[in-house]
Amino acid sequence: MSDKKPPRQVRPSFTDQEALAFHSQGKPGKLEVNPTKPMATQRDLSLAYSPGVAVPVRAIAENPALAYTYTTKGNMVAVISNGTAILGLGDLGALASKPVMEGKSVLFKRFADVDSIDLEVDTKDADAFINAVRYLGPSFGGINLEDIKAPECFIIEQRLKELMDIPVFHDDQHGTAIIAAAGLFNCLKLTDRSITDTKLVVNGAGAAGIACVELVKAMGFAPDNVLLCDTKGVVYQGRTEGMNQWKSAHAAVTDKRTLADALQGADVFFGLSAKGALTADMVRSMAPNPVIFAMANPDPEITPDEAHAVRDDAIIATGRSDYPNQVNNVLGFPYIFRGALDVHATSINMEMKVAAAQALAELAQEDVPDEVATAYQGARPRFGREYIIPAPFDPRLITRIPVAVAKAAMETGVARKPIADLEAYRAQLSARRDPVAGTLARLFDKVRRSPKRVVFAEGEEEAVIRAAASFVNQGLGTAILVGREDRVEAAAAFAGVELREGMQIQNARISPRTNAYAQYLYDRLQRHGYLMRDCIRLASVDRNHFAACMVAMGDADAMVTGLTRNYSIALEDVRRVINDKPGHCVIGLSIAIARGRTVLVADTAVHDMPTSEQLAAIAIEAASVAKRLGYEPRVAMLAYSTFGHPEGERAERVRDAVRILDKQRVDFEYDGEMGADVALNRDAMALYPFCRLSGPANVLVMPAFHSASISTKMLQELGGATVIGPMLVGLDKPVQIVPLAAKDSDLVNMAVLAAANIGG
Ligand SMILES: NC(=O)C1=CN([C@@H]2O[C@H](COP(=O)(O)OP(=O)(O)OC[C@H]3O[C@@H](n4cnc5c(N)ncnc54)[C@H](OP(=O)(O)O)[C@@H]3O)[C@@H](O)[C@H]2O)C=CC1
Ligand SMILES: CC(=O)C(=O)O
Ligand SMILES: [Mg+2]
Repeated sequence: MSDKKPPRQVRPSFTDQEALAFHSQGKPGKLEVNPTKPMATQRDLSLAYSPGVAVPVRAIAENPALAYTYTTKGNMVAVISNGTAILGLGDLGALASKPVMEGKSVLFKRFADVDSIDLEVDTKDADAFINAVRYLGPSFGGINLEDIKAPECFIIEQRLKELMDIPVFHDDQHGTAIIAAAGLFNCLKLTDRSITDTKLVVNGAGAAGIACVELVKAMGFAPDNVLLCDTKGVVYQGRTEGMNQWKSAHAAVTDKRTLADALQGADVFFGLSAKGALTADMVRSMAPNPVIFAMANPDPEITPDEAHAVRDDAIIATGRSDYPNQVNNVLGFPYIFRGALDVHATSINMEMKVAAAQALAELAQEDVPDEVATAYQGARPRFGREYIIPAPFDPRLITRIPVAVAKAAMETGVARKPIADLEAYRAQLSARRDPVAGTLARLFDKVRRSPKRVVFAEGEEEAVIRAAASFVNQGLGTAILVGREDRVEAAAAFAGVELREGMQIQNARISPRTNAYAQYLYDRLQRHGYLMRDCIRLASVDRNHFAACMVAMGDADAMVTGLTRNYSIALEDVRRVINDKPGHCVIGLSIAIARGRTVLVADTAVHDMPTSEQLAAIAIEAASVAKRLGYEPRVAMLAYSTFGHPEGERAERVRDAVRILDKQRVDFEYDGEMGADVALNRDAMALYPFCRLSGPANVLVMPAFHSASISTKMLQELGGATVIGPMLVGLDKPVQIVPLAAKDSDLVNMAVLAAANIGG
């Protein structure tokens, strides 16, 4: 134990303004509804709506199980709240809970491909709430209750479970309990404790606290070793103040009255209460190797830094993502519902919860594959004090938890559609995972672990200043803003951004490095028509040249530009200063994400009319970045024609590129030439059984710049795709160029791609 370490200051990784802008940008909120069937022709309409729709209507009326076949029911979960316990913020009402509920819906989709809609029910009356929800069963495959305070949440959940034939799951109770139990059992193992003598104190006798107590007791904790506390202190037998039947069920025979009393010599603390509820003195009084889960959100009962300052033998977890050991129900609800939905479960029972907790605990004990290694802070995580539970972006969660839950559902008779082949099910689950979100998160983590100096060439622009501030606030490194001090300061003031530590201004006109940069440029450009005075002008006046020189000469690690100058001009500026990587081909690669599917598109920036050799080189560069991003590349060499039809000069060039790849014996899947429909649509590809791609392509090599640029922009504008990039690949130093209309968040993403050197 030590009293010496001062608590580190926790820096928020974003400002309030950024959080508001995130939610208001583009379409307000975080969700939208998209049709999954074509609605283009009269025939489509008559099938989708009257009269065609009458056919499934009759079929479902005759056999209700067919609702899972003909409607969205089987993959649709409602996230329902009345806003009476929003995170740890308290009762702020149904409407104010909507951002959290939309967030939960988005997490369902992102992590487990479950479609979800949020419903905010504006009543605090349990009966009224039950009545509002009980009749919604036909619409959904499951009901996820969220942020409803105790004790009403117990009545509501119990009653809805009785009334409805689909899973009703109060996430704050069971989701939290499952994750906390998984983490706890791993901590017992790490600290060599036995389940029967470990003393647990749970602070917070609400939804989450009571459910945690119930689950750990069901899993083997001795009731006498569990003390529950709330705002009135210990819940003891005979207490009358602030009691209810759910607290009474766990009232202990004890003479301890306060949380401080309860924690004397306790092994484990679970905080499901409020910010700051655990003091340093209380932590000091706990048993050796104390386990502290401070799970209140958004601010924990005690920060890990504060707890470690008094006890360096403690294992600490919080509900937050910015510390190791995030014990948060996000690790559970998407996957638990995935498993329950896939067997058409009627409920989520105790066995399914225990199975989920065990699967989660076991996953943390396993060796982490390379693919996952970078998802964690620090070096490759190994089961231990700083890694008691997998991180939310762990791609193995989607294949493990649902299988465990579905299996338990089948074994306990609540599965209406049992799965015969669980291995095949596991394979299907992995296809639901899209690596991009995880990859971006991993890249952010990678940079956070090894922060970089990124030079933002257009430092006088408001969006750039906001991005630079966000980059620094997120602990990603130092942001160097190129610009005149007075202009940068004025733009920062206008943007409401404080130029804080970690943000530096470099004025090219007066920088002591400008002469060295001019000399560097002169050495490179003297035989390309540039005089020394031209180079002095480039270095002292042109922000792209100055910033690129900083990177070339080691004064910065990476560069971002592009907001004020066309892509091709910015690229020319940069290539005047920085070489291509030897043996590589400089290309632009865009990541297009649409309808949960991601494709990489190349070359979206550099080669106007690539030759066959260049197309082959583009394919090789794109495939190697795809691998770095976590994909097994399946490269389609696109054209207007498919395997020889129709004939034409451009298609012939693409065919030649495929022959070149054949000769080079590259180590990834590729084929072509083919149309985009054949590349992306399994049925269209099936017409060509000789096609060497094992599934729809995830890397599209376009025949020329125009088709690459036009198709990605159309995807973005008409298809609602999110397009990241073009990402510059193949330069000797990391530089990224954003499109002219980039927002601050695009700039931060590109700064991270540059800092992580993903294009190198
Ligand atoms: N990490 C995670 O995944 C999750 C974390 N949580 C967090 O747990 C907390 C509680 O949520 P939930 O159970 O849904 O809310 P509830 O409103 O149902 O329960 C809150 C409980 O906390 C108690 N409490 C509040 N302040 C204190 C305090 N200072 N000291 C002791 N007890 C206190 C209340 O006591 P009383 O009964 O006397 O009023 C009540 O028992 C929130 O901070 C929430 O963010 C919740 C779910 C998931
Ligand atoms: C994480 C969560 O659900 C909560 O804090 O309420
Ligand atoms: Mg919650």
